[in-house]
Amino acid sequence: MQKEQGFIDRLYDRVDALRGVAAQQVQDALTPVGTGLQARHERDVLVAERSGLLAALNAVDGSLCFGRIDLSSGAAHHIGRVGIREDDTAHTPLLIDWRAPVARPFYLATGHTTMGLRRRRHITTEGRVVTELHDEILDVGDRERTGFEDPSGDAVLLAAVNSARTGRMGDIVRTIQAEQDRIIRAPHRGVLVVEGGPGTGKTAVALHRAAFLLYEHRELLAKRAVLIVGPNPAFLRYIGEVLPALGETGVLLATQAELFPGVHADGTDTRRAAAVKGGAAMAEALALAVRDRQQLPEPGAPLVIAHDDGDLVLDWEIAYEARQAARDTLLPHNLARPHFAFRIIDALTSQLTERIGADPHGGPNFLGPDDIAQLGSNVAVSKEVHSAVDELWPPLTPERFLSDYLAGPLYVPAEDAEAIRRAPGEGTWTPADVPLLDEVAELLGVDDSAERAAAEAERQERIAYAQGVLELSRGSESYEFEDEESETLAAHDIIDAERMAERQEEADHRSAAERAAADRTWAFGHIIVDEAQELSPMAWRLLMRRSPTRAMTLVGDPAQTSEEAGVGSWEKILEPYVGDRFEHATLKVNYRTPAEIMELAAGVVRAEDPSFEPPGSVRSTGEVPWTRDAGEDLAGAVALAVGELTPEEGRLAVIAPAALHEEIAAPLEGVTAGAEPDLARPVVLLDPRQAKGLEFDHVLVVEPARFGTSDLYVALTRATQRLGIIHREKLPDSLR
Ligand SMILES: Nc1ncnc2c1ncn2[C@@H]1O[C@H](COP(=O)(O)OP(=O)(O)OP(=O)(O)O)[C@@H](O)[C@H]1O
Repeated sequence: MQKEQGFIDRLYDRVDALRGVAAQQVQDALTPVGTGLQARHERDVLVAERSGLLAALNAVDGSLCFGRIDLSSGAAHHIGRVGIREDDTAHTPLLIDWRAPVARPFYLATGHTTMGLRRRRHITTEGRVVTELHDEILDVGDRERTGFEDPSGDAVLLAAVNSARTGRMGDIVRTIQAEQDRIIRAPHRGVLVVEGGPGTGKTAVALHRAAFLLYEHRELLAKRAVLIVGPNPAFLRYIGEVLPALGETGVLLATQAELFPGVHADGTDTRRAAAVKGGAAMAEALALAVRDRQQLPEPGAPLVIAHDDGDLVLDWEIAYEARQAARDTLLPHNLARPHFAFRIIDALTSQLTERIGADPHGGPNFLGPDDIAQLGSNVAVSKEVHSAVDELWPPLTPERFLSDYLAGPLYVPAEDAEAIRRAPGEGTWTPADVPLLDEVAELLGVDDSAERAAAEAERQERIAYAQGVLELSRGSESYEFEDEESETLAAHDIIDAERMAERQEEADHRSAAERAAADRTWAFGHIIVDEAQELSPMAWRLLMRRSPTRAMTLVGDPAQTSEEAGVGSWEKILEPYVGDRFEHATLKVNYRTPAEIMELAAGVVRAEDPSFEPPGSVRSTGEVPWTRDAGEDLAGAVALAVGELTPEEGRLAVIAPAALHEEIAAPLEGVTAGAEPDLARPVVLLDPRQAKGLEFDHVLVVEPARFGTSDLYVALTRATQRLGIIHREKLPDSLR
């Protein structure tokens, strides 16, 4: 123990020194010296790097080193959350990053396959003090004993799974299991599906995989960012501290609702509406609706456009041909629009040319090319012509289009249309609208030619200004430096007008994750989807657009799919995007739910699917789940049970249908509930959907008869210790 303490002391001395150096470097770099573009860029990179290092060192301070491996060769390595090197010329490793290949035997070696290890040691620290050591002897021939042997080899794991919950997910870096390690370190390219029952560590594995990928492909992923998609904001907050604790911050965590920049989708749909909006048929319906906005005048009822050179007649034929030509470009609506406008202007100009220059005797047209060009430009700048074009082929924004669409013809079967119809201006955007907005944005495209032209004009203006400044400095040169042999460089010696103009532009200091969050068309370096079974076909279309390289990790459990959600099998989800080219891994051990609770929960699914096989629990607690009839006073019975169950340390969740929340919450003091409950509070009231992905020491499930099968399965599998069930209505058969 003393020896390990000596090592830990030495480690922290080094960390403190590194911290000091990094802080000084940031300080120095922020003091302006050079002003050149290059110098500024280098400074920004240095500040970002050192600040990142500082943040990482601060974040991992708690339990920086947690393991040690002793090799049969005599070498030994300490393993920790980040890598630290000695201050010597060889930069000798002092602490090995858990993600480095050298650290891998710490997670994988067994007595059977020792991977060259003699001993694996788990080091437990509190702050900077070593409190416990647990050794596993892997080489049976090794006679050396330390006095810290843990014959079962799982004391540290069991302590972790039994520890009181805090309302925030912790990392599992000390106790990653072999089946999890293989998933965490799987290659970055391609689609990897990770399936597993409740509590098998899917979320934990997904987050550690993000940390691993950021380590392994630092350069690529720092540029392209990693996106982690989770089911709801409470879940994202629950997992939000895991990556920072592993020293990684360059990740964007988002729910589906947040994936259309500029739109705040906090409305709610009925389950039926969400299901319709998520259905694959919406892609076709929206495409039809967009085409429907490309109109023609009625045959025989042309648009007559007042014009200085004589009225213009925009009839069905002209519009039809123009529309055909524009559609033939296969460009999105807004980008095809200039083609439509061009054809219309061309046809109307020909109409004028015919009318004005026609030779009544049938000879060639009197007008020369210059006259025709003049007529053409008059038509092209005519406001009236442009409003006619707008009427037939309007410029559209996704938001405007979708709100019109939801009010108008929906191109889906009547019953579905009724479920999603919404009067214009009524309601707010919902999470299920987000993939629709994204789909529409693709169909419409952004005609940013005007903005690009404006940006270019601004750039030219800056160049002209810079040119002026340089001229002035040249002019003054002869005066100022006339008689002097000066070493001083004039501005124009080192810089030309264009570079000087660039320097005036503000550099973009945002991280890749921040830029990605603001850019609908961002292509992420890797996308991780948690609770992936929940995503609708339309949401998959959105995500696949954000991942052109298809580097994705999809994590989910089909048995936990909400009734109205999901696509079915992974094959069906992925077929349109990658065919059958995806890897599939399964996690089989449940680290959360004790065997007693799991048995009860599995019975609920088995009632529907007798072949259902739940994951095996890593432990049993002897605590059998109980059920209690509340009689008339449901709220009173819940309050009583909450009093009995609330742990001294740790958290309790009451999981009840939303319709009962008001009644239940009334007598509960200090309970947290609502759309975004504070999970760090001792007692949390949730509906089953909110409970998805979360866990608590104890759980009280209320009125289970009102839950669907999968919601009930989710609710029953949230506890790490004890489960109680309270009911006023009849219990479902599967729980009796
Ligand atoms: N190797 C491990 N060591 C210690 N704890 C672990 C390990 N793997 C998983 N756990 C713990 O088990 C619990 C469940 O993990 P997690 O939430 O990742 O499971 P899940 O498969 O996503 O569950 P669900 O599908 O029910 O949401 C967490 O508390 C996690 O920290």
